[in-house]
Amino acid sequence: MAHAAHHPTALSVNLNKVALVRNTRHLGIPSVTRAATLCLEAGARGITVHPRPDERHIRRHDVFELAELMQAWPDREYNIEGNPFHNLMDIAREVRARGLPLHQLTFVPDSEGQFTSDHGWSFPQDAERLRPVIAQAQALGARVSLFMDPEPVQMAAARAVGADRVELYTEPYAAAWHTPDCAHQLERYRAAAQAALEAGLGVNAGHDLNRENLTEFLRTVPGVSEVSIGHALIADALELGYAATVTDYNHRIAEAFR
Ligand SMILES: CC(=O)[C@@H](O)[C@H](O)COP(=O)(O)O
Ligand SMILES: NCC(=O)COP(=O)(O)O
Repeated sequence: MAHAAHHPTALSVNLNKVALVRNTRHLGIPSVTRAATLCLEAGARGITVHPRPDERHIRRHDVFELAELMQAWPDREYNIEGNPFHNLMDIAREVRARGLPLHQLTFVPDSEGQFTSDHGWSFPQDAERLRPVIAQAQALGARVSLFMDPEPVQMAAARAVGADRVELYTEPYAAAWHTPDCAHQLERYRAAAQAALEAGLGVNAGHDLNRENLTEFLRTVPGVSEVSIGHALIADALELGYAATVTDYNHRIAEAFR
């Protein structure tokens, strides 16, 4: 079996955009499961999908097919993202009812038709409705990560409702890359991650990370356990192929820790 790249931050490849292209014909190509296999063989530590209610890309059957595939990769992780008040928990319960692996659920407060994810949960407003569904997800055996804006003051509240991790929404950093605002944004994420770690949370990160902005982020922001990357990585794979792309992203991660 191919070995996962081992450095402090795991690379989880989000396959939404493979499914998006696949859905434009009734031919089943590009294959989502083949993309997962090639990424895992190249050293990706996990696979992420976001089965949105409108099934614009990842469809319900993709989730179960990937879960079946992940059985052959016991040292890798499967992360399913979504809004727990829409379709996510029903999908998670079905994955577990089939006895299939599910390592992490990432709760994202997206509306059903939202263009893309663009904000995190808010406390105290979301606390009471999140608490029970976090417990339900953990009872399924999944780690729960809350998609959050990089606000240090929100981290203790995320922990208080039972979350295991937060995923820092990184679009504002990505948008500031190579602008005068970049240092300020990096400091926001550094402080938010520090606050999360001090609250007893694990730290994930994602959204618009790419080959150029990844290393600096991981050099600056402490304790990032996982980055989930999809859009830019799949765009790169259209040029370089999955294996070379995953290898390159893992090199960029490793560079942050040299
Ligand atoms: C939560 C997040 O930032 C992404 O993982 C999300 O999956 C992106 O969704 P689209 O691929 O539909 O833009
Ligand atoms: N949680 C972020 C993710 O899975 C992928 O986001 P993006 O790289 O497609 O922006």
